[in-house]
Amino acid sequence: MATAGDHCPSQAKGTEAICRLGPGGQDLVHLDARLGLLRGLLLDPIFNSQKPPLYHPWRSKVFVQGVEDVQGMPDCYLRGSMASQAVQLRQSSSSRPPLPVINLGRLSKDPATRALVIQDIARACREQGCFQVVNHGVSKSVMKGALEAASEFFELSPEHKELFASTDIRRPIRYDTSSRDGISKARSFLKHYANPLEDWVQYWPMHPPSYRQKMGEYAVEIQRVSMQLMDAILQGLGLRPLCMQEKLEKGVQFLALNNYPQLSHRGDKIGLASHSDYGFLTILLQSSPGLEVMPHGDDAWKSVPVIPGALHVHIGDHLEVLSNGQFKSLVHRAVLNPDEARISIASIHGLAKDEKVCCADELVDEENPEMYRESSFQDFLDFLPSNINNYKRFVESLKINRA
Ligand SMILES: O=C(O)CCC(=O)C(=O)O
Ligand SMILES: [Fe+2]
Repeated sequence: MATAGDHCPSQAKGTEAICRLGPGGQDLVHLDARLGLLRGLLLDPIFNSQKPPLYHPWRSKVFVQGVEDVQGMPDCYLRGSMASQAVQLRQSSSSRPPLPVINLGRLSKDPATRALVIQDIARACREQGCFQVVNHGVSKSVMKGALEAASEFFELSPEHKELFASTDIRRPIRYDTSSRDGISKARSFLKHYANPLEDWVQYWPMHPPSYRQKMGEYAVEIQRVSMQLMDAILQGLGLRPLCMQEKLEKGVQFLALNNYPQLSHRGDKIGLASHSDYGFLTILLQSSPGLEVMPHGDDAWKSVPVIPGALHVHIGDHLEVLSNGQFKSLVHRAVLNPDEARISIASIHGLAKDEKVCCADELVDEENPEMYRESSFQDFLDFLPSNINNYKRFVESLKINRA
């Protein structure tokens, strides 16, 4: 709805745009600067684009003063380049906010900035169960290398891939094409451990020849990001910083490389059905759109956009347990892309195999009794066979029934 000015942005889907003058006659643009909103704002009015709004980070930057990275700003004031008007974008009451994008580089700034980022992460975890991170320090070439290595592996002849074929979930590396897990509909996958790299890399494919190097670089970088995120998340929960650092350093990193065919006219659109992941966190890289999430309190699937250079992060079952239900694990799925075959790399992070995860003592009291039984990754592996004909989320099996 326009209240002032005559160059209001066309409305991004599900958002309401309000134009008004900034204080003191200054042209201010107040943005609830989440990505979806930037799309609607920065291109249409400024570039007078006739095309549907697209996201161009470099273009956004041109019009933002004093803001290094627009994507990561949860809420900011920007100087507008449009004459005598300012724009405020607000969510319409009918739609949920877009998925948050967090600038992780700001974690290593001054303590006040760090505290704000921790707050943003905690809010994203509590309200949506997921967010994307930018400025995380993993280079685009490392991310591209990992996707290439995965894609070259899946392009190998069946003999090469079948060297790793197994239905035994205890194997350190496993390739499979058909659904035995209750959720795979149309995917082939390669799954293997990655942390510490020196223990696991010997099991990884020798073909393509660059696989170990490219995937190894990616895995190490993602493990580093997971440590940073867990540190922030634990602080966001009010737990002692670094309280689990050693356990997390020795923790499981499980890489799932997923390969989905292009959506065909006759086929089903689901590649991987609705589920949640077992660990604390999943960090996911996708070659093209296809990941869909069901943010908390929502009953509709939301597509996770591919933002160049960003990584998607979501909460797993064991973080729901650790937080005693303050952060809920995210239900998600993968749909087939109508334009191309798709690759995703999910890196799942948790504690070592036999290490038990329970509700943090600090988060349990009379008003908030313990809601989950303790369990380990090993317990999750033991639980999996029961899923073959009837998928059930691990976290559901851990809930303490107080009725
Ligand atoms: O392919 C995707 O985007 C989702 C993959 C996933 O959820 C998983 O591997 O657990
Ligand atoms: Fe998943």
